[in-house]
Amino acid sequence: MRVWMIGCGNMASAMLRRWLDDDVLSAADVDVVNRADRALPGDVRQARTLPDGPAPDVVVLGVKPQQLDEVAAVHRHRVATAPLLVSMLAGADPSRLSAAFPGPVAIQTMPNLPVEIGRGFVAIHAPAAPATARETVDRLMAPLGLVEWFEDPALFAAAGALSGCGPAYLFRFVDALAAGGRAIGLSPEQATAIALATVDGAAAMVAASDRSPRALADAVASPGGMTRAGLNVLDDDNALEALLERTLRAVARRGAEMAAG
Ligand SMILES: NC(=O)C1=CN([C@@H]2O[C@H](COP(=O)(O)OP(=O)(O)OC[C@H]3O[C@@H](n4cnc5c(N)ncnc54)[C@H](OP(=O)(O)O)[C@@H]3O)[C@@H](O)[C@H]2O)C=CC1
Ligand SMILES: O=C(O)[C@@H]1CCC=N1
Repeated sequence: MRVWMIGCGNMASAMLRRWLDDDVLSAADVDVVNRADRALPGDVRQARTLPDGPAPDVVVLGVKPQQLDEVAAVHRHRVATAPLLVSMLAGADPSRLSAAFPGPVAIQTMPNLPVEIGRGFVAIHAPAAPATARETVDRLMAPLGLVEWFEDPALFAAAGALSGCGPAYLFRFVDALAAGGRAIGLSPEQATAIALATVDGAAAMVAASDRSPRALADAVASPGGMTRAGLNVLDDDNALEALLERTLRAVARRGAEMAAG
């Protein structure tokens, strides 16, 4: 499969790294257009313009949403003969993508950073995509982690809000847990290492368990013990749930604003 990538920053290079690691692509199959040279996985070719020659099987769009029109103005003619445009731009739905890049079948995706290690979640929305396009996209996305197609744009937006932004909240949770550890006397190094090991083990356990996260929390909390004293703080006024509900509502609101253009 040959791929052009327009914009290859944090998110697109995480995908690229996994594609190369999994051999779904080889470096020779990929051409990246970036504004300036940067360190890229597999030392793939990069330039300021798309290469000469026939269009590839897939064009991957990895610029910021606000750069869509500017990038389309420069590249739409070369991209027009490609069969597939796979975008990761938050808020850019297939009709907006097709207006910017007429020609290819437009696929809206919302990946997340853990795709880099094959443990991501990729939400996909492209209700009008024909079966052949879906097969190519599935082949490309399979090594990235869990992949789910959403026909309903509202569900796609909600899933993308949770999965696309979620890693940031988990990273911050690790930080906050470590800060709590420092507050009760651990060194910064100890606190970070222990917080990380605790989150890593707990996440792997809940993923492997047939018990719910809530039941597992109760299994940690011996009656009248230390954990319950802490849970009482997190549960006071439903504090943790309320905080994350507010967080995801803010994400969804911003997503809707971005989708409105
Ligand atoms: N980060 C994440 O976890 C997620 C991001 N996304 C989406 O991914 C997209 C990229 O986000 P992210 O990777 O975080 O951002 P980055 O800024 O890291 O990546 C954007 C890349 O596009 C390049 N670029 C900018 N303008 C042009 C241009 N005119 N021509 C070619 N390349 C250009 C940038 O170059 P330069 O560095 O020179 O500006 C940069 O390498 C966004 O649309 C975002 O919505 C989706 C899901 C998750
Ligand atoms: O913050 C953003 O807008 C992008 C989309 C999801 C994660 N990063």
